[in-house]
Amino acid sequence: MKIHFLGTAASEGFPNVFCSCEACLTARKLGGKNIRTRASVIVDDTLKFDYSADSQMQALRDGIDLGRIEHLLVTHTHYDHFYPGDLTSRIEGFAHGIEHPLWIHGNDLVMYHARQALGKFEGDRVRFNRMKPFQRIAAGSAWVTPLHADHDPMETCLLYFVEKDGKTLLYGNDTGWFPEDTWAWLKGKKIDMAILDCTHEKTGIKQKNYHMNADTILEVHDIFVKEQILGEAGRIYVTHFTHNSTLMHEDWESMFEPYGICVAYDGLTVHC
Ligand SMILES: O=c1ccn([C@@H]2O[C@H](COP(=O)(O)O)[C@@H](O)[C@H]2O)c(=O)[nH]1
Repeated sequence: MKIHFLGTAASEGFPNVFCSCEACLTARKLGGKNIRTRASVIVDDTLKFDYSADSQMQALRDGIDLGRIEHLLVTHTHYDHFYPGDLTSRIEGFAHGIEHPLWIHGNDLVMYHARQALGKFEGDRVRFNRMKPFQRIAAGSAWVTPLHADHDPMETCLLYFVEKDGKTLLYGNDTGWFPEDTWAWLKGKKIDMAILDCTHEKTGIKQKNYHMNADTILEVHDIFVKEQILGEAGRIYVTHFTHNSTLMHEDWESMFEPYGICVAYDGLTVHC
């Protein structure tokens, strides 16, 4: 699988364009990998996780044809993960040369908002599928299983386990420490690549809720290795960083390099 990171920040982006904290000032000065937009990933040019208002500029920045996306897997409806009105640009009359519908997959709240914005266009350009936790579906040549996240208690936030071309990918944000049923489901599974929520720096709390932090990541890594969920060639990529962590890209790299954990940045493409 080709994994393309479109965005790697928490909701306010990094730097936050409204903020003059030390981290935001430093990130503006350093630029490069310290400029992070809202979290999203594309797999093999055709399957995308989440769709924020940043998606358009991310596609222009990285030379991506979003018309090729066949399946959109939405984790939850927070504005930095789902902005369905922007998908109007894909509808008949707005976009030309589109030959397949975009399937929007997500929880019931995702379906509600997607249909509010795009319901009248359902058909050749857009279709909807409500995901039920732990029920696997086919998405093109991939198999996708939604898992429970621990994020917003008012919504069934989902993580996604993707099996494609003999490889497996866990898309693990937004979430804190995985809920018990997700841990139980993962037991015995093999992950080639896990993309995990590393919103916060080290705080001393390992089983952090709502969002993971650096301690949580190290704990998950430990369990993945001990339980052989992560194979020898398997890799964790951390993403979804907040400026409130105060850490720059190189700081994250120094922290995680001894564990073989990789730090994602906007525009990074890797294969698993
Ligand atoms: O009280 C606060 C204030 C700010 N945050 C920040 O929110 C984001 C994480 O949440 P998202 O799910 O990405 O919206 C992060 O940048 C925090 O620093 C907070 O969590 N609590």
